[in-house]
Amino acid sequence: MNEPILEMKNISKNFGSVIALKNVNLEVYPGEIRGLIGENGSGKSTISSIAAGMQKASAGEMMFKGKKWEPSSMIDALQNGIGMVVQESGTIAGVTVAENMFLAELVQFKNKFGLISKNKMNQKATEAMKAIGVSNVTGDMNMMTLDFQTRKLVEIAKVIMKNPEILVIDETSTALSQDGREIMYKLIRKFRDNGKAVIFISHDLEEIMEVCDTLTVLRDGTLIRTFQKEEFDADKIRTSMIGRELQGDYYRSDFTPSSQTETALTANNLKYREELKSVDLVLKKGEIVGVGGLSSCGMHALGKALFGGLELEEGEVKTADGCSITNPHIAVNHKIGYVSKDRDTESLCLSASIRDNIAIGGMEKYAVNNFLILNKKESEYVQKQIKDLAIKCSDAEQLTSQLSGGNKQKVVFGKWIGCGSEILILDCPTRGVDIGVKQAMYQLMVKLKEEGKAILLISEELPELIGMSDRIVIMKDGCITGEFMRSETLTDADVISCMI
Ligand SMILES: Nc1ncnc2c1ncn2[C@@H]1O[C@H](COP(=O)(O)OP(=O)(O)OP(=O)(O)O)[C@@H](O)[C@H]1O
Repeated sequence: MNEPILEMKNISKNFGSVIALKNVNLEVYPGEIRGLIGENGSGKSTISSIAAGMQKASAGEMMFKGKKWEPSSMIDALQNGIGMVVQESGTIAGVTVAENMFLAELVQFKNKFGLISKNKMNQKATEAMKAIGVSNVTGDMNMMTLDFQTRKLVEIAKVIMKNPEILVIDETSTALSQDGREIMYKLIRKFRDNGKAVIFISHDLEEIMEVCDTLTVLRDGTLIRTFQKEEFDADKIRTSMIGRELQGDYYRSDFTPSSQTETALTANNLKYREELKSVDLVLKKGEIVGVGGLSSCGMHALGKALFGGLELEEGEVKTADGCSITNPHIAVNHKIGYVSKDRDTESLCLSASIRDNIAIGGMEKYAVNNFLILNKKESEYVQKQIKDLAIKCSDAEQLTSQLSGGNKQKVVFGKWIGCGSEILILDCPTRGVDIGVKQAMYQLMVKLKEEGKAILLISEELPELIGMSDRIVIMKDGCITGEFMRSETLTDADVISCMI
């Protein structure tokens, strides 16, 4: 076999008392797509971000192309051959696509008078987007006007532009719709075919088995095993990830659609820019309605609109008691919970503790007359969510920013599930969550449905939509283009036909 392009030897990493990595040895070879998989908090982001210069190991050493590798920063690593697309948003809102791409390198666009040529910079950014296969984004666009997927694609283009030898992609697929994923897969394969290497992190076992040549499993900061392609076996990989066999059903085991007739929420003629064009929807109590579609189909806008988070041009969202939901405050007062796809900016306060993030949603459950907060009761409430969702943390006071991606997602889920919402709008709720917790979340959704709660499940994952929904609504270009009732014979192909 050829020489490794990257060698990580006995890498350990501690954050205070938290041990994120213990003596990990990882070798990556040229022409290899290496998958990293493991439960939330198992150390995948930590090990890859050490290779990509984002943080330093507490112990151990690295070699890159046969030389000692000690990048001083992410930029240093990128300039010298290792680039990483991070899990959450790695872009800055409020500035343009071009400024995001060239923030640390504006000097190259200075003209002889010392002024930055914005035209040149914009043009180069537009070219970088085109180079990864995105032709509808130009360098002069403001990041704030772009959706979550497109912002991710800007990040990918920014890294690819530097032509690194190793590309690290940390749990990015779940931020992308099918079309965005195809762009990413194409790029990854091109890397391999050009003799470069890719480290690909995903919780989607099917995807990772399809995309990767080799697969390394991490558990609790320890490297458990590396599987070669011919050894890939979903059950074996799962067992090695969680240290035991996964028991019970993953998705719902019944195939009977809900027969509930009592309305929970009605949306009439919703209009919002190009994203919602006269959308009507009725959500019944005790029903899980799945919403799917390609990127920019309008499904994420629909979720926001139902929570009162959009200034609609026309139309109305009403609860069963006739209240018009015109802002999130009214929504919360009417027991509507909302998990946004854009977790770090819209669903969490990263600079606050886990306790504060969870407790804020559940005051009604532990405060006397919604006013007097009893510390003991609040703690019990928070601890219950931490335990039920197996949130990996040192304690409830830990800052949310210090949690791994999937554990942040569990905090958001816990905040809305725990507080007794009657209507739940869940936009990609299992994004970045490991299979064990995903299963627990699905079971919780079924329980809530059986209790009569109404759930709108917006998802990019077709198996999740088909596996969990009583009814699936498909959107395209801001309109509803298809509706399917739960059935054992429903296939991906049926649903996809309405998306494209
Ligand atoms: N800045 C930090 N401060 C304290 N603890 C941290 C910090 N960053 C990571 N950790 C902890 O290190 C452990 C490993 O986290 P890491 O993000 O590498 O996990 P992961 O496998 O990528 O998880 P996920 O699948 O949820 O993204 C976790 O317990 C996490 O809480």
